[in-house]
Amino acid sequence: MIRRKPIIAGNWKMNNTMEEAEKLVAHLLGLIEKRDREVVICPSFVCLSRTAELLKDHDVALGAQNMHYEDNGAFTGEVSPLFLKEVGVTYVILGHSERRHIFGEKDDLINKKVKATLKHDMNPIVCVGETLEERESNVTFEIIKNQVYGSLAGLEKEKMGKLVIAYEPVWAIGTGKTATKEDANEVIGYIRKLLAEKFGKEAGDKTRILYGGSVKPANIKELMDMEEIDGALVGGASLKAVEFSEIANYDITE
Ligand SMILES: O=C[C@H](O)COP(=O)(O)O
Repeated sequence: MIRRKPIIAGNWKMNNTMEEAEKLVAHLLGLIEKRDREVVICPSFVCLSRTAELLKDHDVALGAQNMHYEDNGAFTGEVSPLFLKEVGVTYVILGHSERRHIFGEKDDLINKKVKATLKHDMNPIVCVGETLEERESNVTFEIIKNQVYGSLAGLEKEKMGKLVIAYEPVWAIGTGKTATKEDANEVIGYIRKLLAEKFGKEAGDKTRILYGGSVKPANIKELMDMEEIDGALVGGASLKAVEFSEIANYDITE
């Protein structure tokens, strides 16, 4: 079995004022125990700078929830990779289903953002996942293939080491419905196969692929015990220090 360093990432989405963020981070830092995995928190853009100060000297990485692909220019309301680098961001969530479905982001746009993230030496967390309608129509694998190949088109093999993928079935996000561990493992295994076909065996073997969708302290361990699953992208449960720390501190089965 190939061991990849697990990642537990918390996506706060559009939650937490500065004051709430400060309290949450302070509480969380006192609870995180394990050092054999990466823990990432992704606050709003507004809270990044303050969160970076609080995380200084702690083993928790800072992530952003989106990014523009240009360094600067007339892009009102957008955030440049340079701004993120400057405050210490090392992970950037891209193509989250809420960006795809609420804000209309398509794979070609996500692809530009992925390339910009890598150009600036940050780790993209590229999200893919099917809707309930797509799953029920038995087109999950086709959808995943299009999203993976579309959002990763033209990536240089040498940069694949920084890539992280998150498989998030849209129907499992914020609904309390988790994909079964077997289903999640199967789709993630399929993503690994796609990576190997396109970018070589090493990319398939080494890329960390996370599961996201109603991850909780009660289901993290069974998900992490699956061979293909390398971590979790956590939404709702990342807003509570105790819950998120219990997820981040899950026990690894040797
Ligand atoms: O980015 C996180 C995912 O959308 C999962 O959210 P959730 O844990 O609230 O289902």
